[in-house]
Amino acid sequence: MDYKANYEKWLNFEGLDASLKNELKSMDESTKEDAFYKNIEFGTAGMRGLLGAGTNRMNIYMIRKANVGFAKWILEQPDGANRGVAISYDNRHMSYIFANESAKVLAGFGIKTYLMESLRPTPELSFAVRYFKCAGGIMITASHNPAEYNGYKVYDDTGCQLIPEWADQVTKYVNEVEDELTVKVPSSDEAFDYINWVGEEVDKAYYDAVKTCEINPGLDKSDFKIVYSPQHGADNWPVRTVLRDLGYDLVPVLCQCAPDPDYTNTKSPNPEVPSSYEEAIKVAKKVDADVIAITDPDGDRLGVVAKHNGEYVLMSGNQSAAVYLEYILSQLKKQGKLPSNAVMYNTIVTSDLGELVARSYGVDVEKTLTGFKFIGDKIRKYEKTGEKQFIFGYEESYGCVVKPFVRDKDAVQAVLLAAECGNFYKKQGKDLIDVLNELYAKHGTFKESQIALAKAGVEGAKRIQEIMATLRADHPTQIGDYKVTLAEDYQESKRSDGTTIDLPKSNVLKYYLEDGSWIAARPSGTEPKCKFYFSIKGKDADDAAAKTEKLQKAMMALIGE
Ligand SMILES: O=P([O-])(O)O[C@H]1O[C@H](COP(=O)(O)O)[C@@H](O)[C@H](O)[C@H]1O
Ligand SMILES: [Mg+2]
Repeated sequence: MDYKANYEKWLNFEGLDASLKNELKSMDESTKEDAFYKNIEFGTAGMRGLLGAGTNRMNIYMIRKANVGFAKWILEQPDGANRGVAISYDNRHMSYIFANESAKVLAGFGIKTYLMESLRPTPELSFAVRYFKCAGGIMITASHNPAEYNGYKVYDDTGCQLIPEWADQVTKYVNEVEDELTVKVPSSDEAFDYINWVGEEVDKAYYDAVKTCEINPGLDKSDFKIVYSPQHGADNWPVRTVLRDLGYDLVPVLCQCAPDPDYTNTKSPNPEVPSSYEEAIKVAKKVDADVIAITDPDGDRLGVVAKHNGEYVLMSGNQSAAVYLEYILSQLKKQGKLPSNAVMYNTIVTSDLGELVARSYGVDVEKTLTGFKFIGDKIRKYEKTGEKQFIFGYEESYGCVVKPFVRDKDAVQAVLLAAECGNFYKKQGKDLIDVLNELYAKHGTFKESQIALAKAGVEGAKRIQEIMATLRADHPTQIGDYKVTLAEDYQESKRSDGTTIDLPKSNVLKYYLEDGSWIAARPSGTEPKCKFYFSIKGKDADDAAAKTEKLQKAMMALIGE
C-alpha cells in the first residue's frame, strides 16, 4: 500500500474526527509509514493494534470497515440477521464506543444485536452467543496488551473465535470496502429497533453455569483465603460474585477493582509480567492468603501465585494448568466420572507436563496451533461426532476452559478451579507448589520460559520476518551443547525426518534436542514481538534452570540478538 497517498487521503478527508486529524498532523515519517502501510489484519485473536489514526490502527473508521465485512459474513449464516450478534467490551479507551458503533453498522445491514449494558469479559461474550443462540459475536478488547491498544475479536455461532478459514472470508468482505472513511452508519435512533441491551439475565445464567464447574462442591471453605485482582478489567464482578456465592473468603485488591482504561494502579495488566502481581502480593501478605489470582482486562487469562513455605511463588501458565489437570482427573477418577474417551487439548508451544499428566490417567491429548479458537474448533468437531469427550483445554499463556459452555478461555472458571485446588490440597497439608513438585517427581522436571523480543513498527516487522527466514533457511543442527534431533516447520508442514505435520500452516519452528528439551519460535499474532519458547528438561529444578540460561543465550546468539 502507498502509505503516503493513504495518509494524504485521511488528512484531507473533511469529516475526519478532530483528535485523529490532530494526531495525523503531528506524525513523523516513520509513524506515518507504520500507521498507513497496511490495513490492520486478523491475527491470533482477531484484530489488535495501537489506537490512533491510520489504516494500521484501531479507530472508528477501521471498526466500521471491519463490521461491514463481518455483517456480510453474518448474512451468509442461516437466519443470520435474525439470530443476530452478541457484543461486549472491556474497560479500554474507546471500547464502549467501538462496541456501540459495531451494533449500529450491523443494524444498517438489518442485523439484530445483543449489546452488553456495561463491560463484560470475553468468556461471558462467548457464553452470551450461545445463550441467545446468535449467529456470531464481537468482543472489543486488546486483552492484556498495554493501554494504548485495542482490538476486535469475532465469534461464530458456537461462541468460538473465527478460525482462519472463516476469518479469511470476513477479510475478503472487509477488503471490498473501498473507502473506510465513508462507510454509512445509521444513527442510534435509526438503529434502535435492532439493538437489544442485555446484562443481568445473561450474567445470572453465566454465573450459574460457572458454579457447576466445582468438582467437589461439598468442600468446606472456611480455612482458605484467596486474594483476587481483576487488574482494572472486566472480571471484577463475575469472579467476586461467583466465589462469594460459593462461600469463598475472597479478598479483593481494591485499588485495582475499578474499571480503568489507563490501568492506573498496576504496572502491567498482563499476568505474564511478574510486576503485575505487586499490589496483590502486598494484600496477600497482610491477610496471609493461600493463593493469589489475577485476571487480565478481558477476563480470559488467569495468573496464579501460591504461598509456599511462607513465600509467594508465581506459577507459569504451564505449571498452574498441569496442577489443575491433576486435580480434575484425579477427582473425576475417584468419583467414577472420568469418561473412557476423554480428551484434553493444548498447543504446540505448551509444556509436555500437562500431556504426561493427562496420559497417566488414560486421557488422550491433541495439540493445536496457538490460538484458543483452535481448541474451540476441536470441541465443536468432537461434539458433533461424539467420538471424544472434552475434559480440559489450556495454553501456556494462562488460558484454560473447564466446561465447554464457553468456547474461549475462561478466567472466571479458572479462578474457581484455582481456588478449589488450593483449598482441596490445603486440607491435605499441601500447597499448589507441593503438588507441582510431586508432578515433577513423577513425570520429570521441566522448566518453561519465554523470550519475547519486542520489534515495533515496519522495521520491527521486517526483522521478525528475517529472524524466522534465517532459521528456516538453515535449521540449526546444534543449539548450545545439544544436538537438534528433529526440526519442525509448521509453515512448510514438514519435519526434518521427512514426515508431514497435519495442522493448518503457520509461521512456527520447533526444535527438539537430544535430551528431551525443545525450543520453538514464532511471531506473536497479537503484539509486535517474536516469541521464543523454551521447554527444558533437567535432573532437578536447579539443573533445568542452569540449562535454560545457557540455551536461551545460545538461541539468541544463533539469530544475532
Ligand atoms: O491475548 P488473548 O488473551 O486474547 O489471547 C490470545 O493471544 C494469545 C497469545 O497469542 P500470540 O502469541 O499470538 O500473541 C494466545 O495464546 C491466545 O490463544 C489468544 O486467544
Ligand atoms: Mg485476554
